[in-house]
Amino acid sequence: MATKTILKLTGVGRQYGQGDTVLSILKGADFSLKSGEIVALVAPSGTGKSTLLHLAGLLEHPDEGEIHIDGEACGNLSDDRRTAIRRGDIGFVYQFHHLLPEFTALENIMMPQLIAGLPVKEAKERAAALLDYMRIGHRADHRPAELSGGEQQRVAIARAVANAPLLLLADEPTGNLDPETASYVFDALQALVRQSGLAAMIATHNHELAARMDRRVTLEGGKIIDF
Ligand SMILES: Nc1ncnc2c1ncn2[C@@H]1O[C@H](COP(=O)(O)OP(=O)(O)OP(=O)(O)O)[C@@H](O)[C@H]1O
Repeated sequence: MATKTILKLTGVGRQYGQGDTVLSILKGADFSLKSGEIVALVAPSGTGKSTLLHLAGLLEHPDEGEIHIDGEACGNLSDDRRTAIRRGDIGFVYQFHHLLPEFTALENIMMPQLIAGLPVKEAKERAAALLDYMRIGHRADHRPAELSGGEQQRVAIARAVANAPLLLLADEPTGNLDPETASYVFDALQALVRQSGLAAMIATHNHELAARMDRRVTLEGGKIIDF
């Protein structure tokens, strides 16, 4: 599979507050991530990991600089186009699974595909295949409350990649899990990323998991640096 740059940040700045209380989170930050690459984002609490993921996921606008997703400059795009990129090209996983409680695991994974306009049969087949891939096919008809924490996160990961995104952004995806389950869920996530060739950025406080990713970056002085 030929690699290409999926996420690119050029001179990105982001600050919160005004006047004397300005908090500069990112300042002239450059970064790029290729397809098939998994990068760990490891930085102390409050330094801007979530902010960076929100910017990369087009959930926030930078104050300076430009973000390209798959070669497309996103700064001046319409809200509709940004939403289309978010839905079609980007998958999100959070620390808490955010699954819809009244729907089954299978239905939760079908949902983004149905929103994207896929026929029910196709969405169902892909959801079932993803559940099997994550080794929780036997949990397809269970609601989130009936699943363990590790199973919930595996469903959330399957849902995030259901629309075959180019970029997966994960904010502490194993933060709520015990070390053994975290390791298992991370293995599943990594296998999925490898198999689909997508680019992934995973914020984590877990140095052991970070060591297993292709690259590690941190935030220092508003810049994104490899370490
Ligand atoms: N909307 C906002 N308005 C004002 N300040 C904000 C806003 N969002 C984040 N911040 C501040 O920006 C800083 C970075 O926040 P962020 O959530 O990105 O950090 P983080 O590295 O993800 O932290 P953690 O590891 O604790 O989740 C924090 O000091 C936070 O209080």
